[in-house]
Amino acid sequence: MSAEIHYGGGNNEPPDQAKPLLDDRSWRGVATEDTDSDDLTRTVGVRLQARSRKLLGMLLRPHRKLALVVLLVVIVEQVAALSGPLLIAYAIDTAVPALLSGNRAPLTFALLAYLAAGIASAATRALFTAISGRISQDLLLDLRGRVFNHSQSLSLSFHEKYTSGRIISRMTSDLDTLGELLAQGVDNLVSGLLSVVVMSVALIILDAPLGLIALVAFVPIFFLTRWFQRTSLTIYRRTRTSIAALIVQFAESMNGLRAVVAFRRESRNEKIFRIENDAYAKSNGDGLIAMAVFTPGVRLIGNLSLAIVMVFGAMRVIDGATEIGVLTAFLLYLRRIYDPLDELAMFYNSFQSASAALEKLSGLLEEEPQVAEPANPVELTDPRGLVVFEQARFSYTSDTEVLPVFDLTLPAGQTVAIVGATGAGKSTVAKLLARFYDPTHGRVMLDGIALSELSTADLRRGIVMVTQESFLFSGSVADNIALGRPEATRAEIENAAEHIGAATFIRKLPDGFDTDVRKRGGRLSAGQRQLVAFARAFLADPAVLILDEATASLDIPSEQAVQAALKQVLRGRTAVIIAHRLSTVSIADRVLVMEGGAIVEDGKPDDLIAGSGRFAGLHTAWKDSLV
Ligand SMILES: Nc1ncnc2c1ncn2[C@@H]1O[C@H](COP(=O)(O)OP(=O)(O)OP(=O)(O)O)[C@@H](O)[C@H]1O
Repeated sequence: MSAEIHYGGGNNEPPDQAKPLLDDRSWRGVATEDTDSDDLTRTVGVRLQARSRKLLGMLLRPHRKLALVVLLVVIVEQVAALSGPLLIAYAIDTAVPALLSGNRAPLTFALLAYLAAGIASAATRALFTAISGRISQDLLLDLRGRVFNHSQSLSLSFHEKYTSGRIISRMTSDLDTLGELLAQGVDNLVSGLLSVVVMSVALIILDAPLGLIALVAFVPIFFLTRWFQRTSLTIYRRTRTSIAALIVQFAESMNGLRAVVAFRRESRNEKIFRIENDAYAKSNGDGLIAMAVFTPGVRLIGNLSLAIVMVFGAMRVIDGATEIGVLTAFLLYLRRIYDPLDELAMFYNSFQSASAALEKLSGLLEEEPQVAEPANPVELTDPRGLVVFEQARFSYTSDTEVLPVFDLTLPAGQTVAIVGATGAGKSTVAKLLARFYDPTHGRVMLDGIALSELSTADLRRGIVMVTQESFLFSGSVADNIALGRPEATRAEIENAAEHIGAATFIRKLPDGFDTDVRKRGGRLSAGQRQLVAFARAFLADPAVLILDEATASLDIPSEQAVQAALKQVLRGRTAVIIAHRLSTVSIADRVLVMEGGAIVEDGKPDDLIAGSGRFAGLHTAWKDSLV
């Protein structure tokens, strides 16, 4: 889905003179998300809106036919509803006088027609609600799926900056806002607009001069709407940004709850949350104030026009220019015009709010993965595990290079431990090898093929990384092991656990392999989680395994169990271990000592220990610490 949205650049409009547009990157994707609406150039504002419309159009496209049916249903409904006053005018001016002269037929016709119109109006309303509800739910379902899939496909570097809180805000609050527009707003728009148009025509037909007087009211309404449009979009953009900031703050506090409790950060978090909460409440309040001016304003203009029409209408009846039945119908219509005007105001309000949400959603969907799957991948069916870093360079941000020219060859089957001070670049090497990131220059290759040329499936089959956190997904222990190879049989899953030495503790859990890891009793210790992660990697059976060893020290029995499991999982494959514990190094064929993004020592563990280099120093210090 990643490449589905390519919004055209549309470089026709000249950029603003005051704030020149630097290039596409200055507004594309999520770049303007935190920019205050007042700081957006007009050109950028227009482009953001065009992008939102494009997304909405794309979402609506599959529902075109049903949308046409809805339109037709609404037209029938409106005609049925609006025929009421006309029939009353007919009854007063024609049918009642006819009845007085003994002819019942016109009144019977008027009554039956009124009844038929009432039934048609109710039936079409029911149809409208059902169909439009269906369209809006399908559309939201589609959009929710797109946002989820697209967010998953985006690179880690994007998520590190964007944070999960913002994605949650897009998925919940922004989608809800759009949902409100679709549920209520479209109904308000279609019926409101049609009523206003049909009634305006009816007013002109009934009495043209009076109709024109009534329609003059639309001029001030137009200006009021323009004001509301400008003000509310700015406010709603701010609302979207502040709700995202609020959710980010909330998600961060909850994710880091242990650290919050450990460091007594509650009051500081409370303060930050209060500031975000106040900002959100303020922008919501501003939105309400704008609505409080707009909606009653429209109503007031409508009421004033009704009073004026009543005066002129009465004068015309006195002059004999119009009939009392026509004036009654006229006033009935005019009174009814307020409701649709109100509806239009409501629509406009939710439209503006949803536009701001759509701007953010379309921005997220416009982001492209930086680590993308190649269009024509090179096939690698049976990887052996030869790893080569060729002149690889890498930096997370533009200012500092973490790996300045990195060359490394790991023959297939070798177990390599990388050691070095914190920040030396060990995890960065591991992440490049797992293709969490692409090097900025040079290549990282598996069996002579650059990782960027492999399909995701081949890459994940060839190289697996076990990260520090040993994350468990909700589900059973067996499900969590099966993640390594989803098509694995139950016997294979249990066999993997057996090999790793995890089966004994798993069988002791309340439901054995079927124990839910998120439920009470199924909670695993750090060491147990690591064993499950190893079983997962063993089942995946990759040619290259990367282990970012957990820094948390395990208790001695766990440590021994983990070390034994480690030996099992490493057998017969290329392995790269980011070793935080020197005890791990003993099982390696080769040790790399890193410093400042470069390898400063490279050799067999025993040779390095026997020497007088950095590793020998580290090893002596470690040995001494054990005594
Ligand atoms: N996501 C990131 N964004 C920006 N800079 C980063 C990021 N991750 C790491 N760095 C920087 O890159 C450098 C190398 O980090 P790396 O995580 O590779 O070190 P390490 O040797 O694995 O350290 P440790 O033993 O503490 O895990 C550090 O200076 C760090 O500040």
